[in-house]
Amino acid sequence: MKSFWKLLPYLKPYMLFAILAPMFMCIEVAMDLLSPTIMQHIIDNGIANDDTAYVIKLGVLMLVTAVIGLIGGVGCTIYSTRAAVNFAADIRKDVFKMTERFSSENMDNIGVGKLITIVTNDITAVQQALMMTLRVFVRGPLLFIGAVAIVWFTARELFPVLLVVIPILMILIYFFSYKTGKLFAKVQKAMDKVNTKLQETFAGIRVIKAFDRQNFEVKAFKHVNEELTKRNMSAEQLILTLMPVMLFIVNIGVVVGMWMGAIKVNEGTLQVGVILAFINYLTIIMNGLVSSSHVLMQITRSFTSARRIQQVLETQIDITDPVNPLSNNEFKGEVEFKSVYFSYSKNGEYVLKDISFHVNSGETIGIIGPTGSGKSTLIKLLPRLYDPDLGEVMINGINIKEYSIKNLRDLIGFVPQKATLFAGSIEENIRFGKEEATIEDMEKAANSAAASEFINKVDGRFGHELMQGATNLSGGQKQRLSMTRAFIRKPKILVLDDSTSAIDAISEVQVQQALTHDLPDTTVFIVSSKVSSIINADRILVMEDGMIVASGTHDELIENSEVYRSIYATQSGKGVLSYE
Ligand SMILES: Nc1ncnc2c1ncn2[C@@H]1O[C@H](COP(=O)(O)OP(=O)(O)OP(=O)(O)O)[C@@H](O)[C@H]1O
Repeated sequence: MKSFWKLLPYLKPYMLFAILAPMFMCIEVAMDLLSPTIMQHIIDNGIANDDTAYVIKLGVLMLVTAVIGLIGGVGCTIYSTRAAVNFAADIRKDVFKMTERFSSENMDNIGVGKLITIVTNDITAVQQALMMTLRVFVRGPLLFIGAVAIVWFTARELFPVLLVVIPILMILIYFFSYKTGKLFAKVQKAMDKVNTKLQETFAGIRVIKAFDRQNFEVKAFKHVNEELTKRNMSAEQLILTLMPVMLFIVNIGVVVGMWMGAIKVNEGTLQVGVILAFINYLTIIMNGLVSSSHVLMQITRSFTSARRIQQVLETQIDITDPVNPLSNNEFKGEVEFKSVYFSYSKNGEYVLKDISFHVNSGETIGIIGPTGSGKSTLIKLLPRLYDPDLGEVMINGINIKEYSIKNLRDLIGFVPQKATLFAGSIEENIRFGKEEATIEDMEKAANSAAASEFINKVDGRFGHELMQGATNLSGGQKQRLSMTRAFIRKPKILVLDDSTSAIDAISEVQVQQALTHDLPDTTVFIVSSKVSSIINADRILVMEDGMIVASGTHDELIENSEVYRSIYATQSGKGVLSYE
């Protein structure tokens, strides 16, 4: 509930709409409440006395009431929709903005599937709750209070019926609202699982096909979908059972009311029109309570959604700018790791242990080691995708936490293991690295990344459109473009995370030569599982089990490192080399 209140400031810009909507609704309610009384007068004073002129006069009045009620209803719909839809759009915008600020750890913690459910389902649930609150929450209680008051003043003889029926209806509503609130929390969780599965399947559709795992995936999806269906079914069934149960209670009330009324009519203390009006008001009371209960249920349901939205909006961003960031424009690429420890789960095993090394500006460092040894994790600490648990990462002798994140990341060209490109032209993708790049800059960077050849071949060259996920490029072309995007920044530090795995040996040499020639002052980190990619590095760090177990040039490592020797031997097809 607190989470829902916390979202209400988003309504502030649309306050006028939020005030006008219930005001229009009041007009509709007043007209609805007037109708049965007018009808009662038509029956008891007009029809009973054969007074046609009176009947026509009140008939016209009823018509006017209906038209005014209609205006009230339409006005309320227009303004409540405007308020709720804009309210939701602003929340969606902020949730999206927040996710853009998320650190990798924040993202890992919440999960993409849940985020998608939040942006789609949860925000819509909150929007619905607000819309219903503005429309029905006013209508329900007003109809209820108005009808009870009118029965008190005009049909007091039948009032005891209300004293029994209303508490029973209220208990029912409370019970159903409580139960559905719990069930809808389970629906949201099941929805997260469906979204996570969908997202994973769509992203990996090619792998699924290549391994002929469609049937397996269909079964896995069926499982999560069935769970969602089951949960939805229980929740919806419970909501829909409420109405017939309440109608049953009201009908008993109507029968008792008619029976009591008939006795009073026989005694001559009550007119027939009053009984008819009472039945109408009883239905109005029930409708008022049912609509209020629906809003209550929607609101209860939206509390879970609001909590999840708040979870995103209030996420503690764990990688933030320092209070007084250093403004250093004279960056060089000197890097030092000082006794760095890091673990993904904060109380789990360290993935990096006691990492210490120093790199001079302009040096090329190769990082090699068995799979899972922590190579990618190590270089992810440089642009602060993650922060170390212990120790320090320094650039130019200063802890990188003291630079503004923008300043720091502007320094670094990062080519990730998996080339991530966006739908749009090749040019737009390269400009991602440097907004103000000229065509000459792009041509030069593409040349260095051995991407010119394929760019010159495709339709429209730099204007060539990439599909979502760049599925119309080969793996090697994606990697070349991803490198072009990093090279164009002329970064002080360049990180290549296994980014030449899909590139042929000749092109790889071409890229390495271009790096030396075009970016002579840049410090380059090359993470690779291939010795050929790092063999010419000034220094190679050999990693095993999260630690640097050796470092040196290729020749030194062949001499001194058992691990490096065995990697080299496996790749040169000579088995385990012995240098003794
Ligand atoms: N986001 C993550 N959350 C939790 N654990 C992770 C995450 N990323 C990596 N790991 C774990 O950290 C360890 C080191 O992973 P890392 O990707 O750094 O290895 P690597 O040496 O680059 O491997 P590879 O050569 O296969 O790319 C592995 O055990 C891996 O399972």
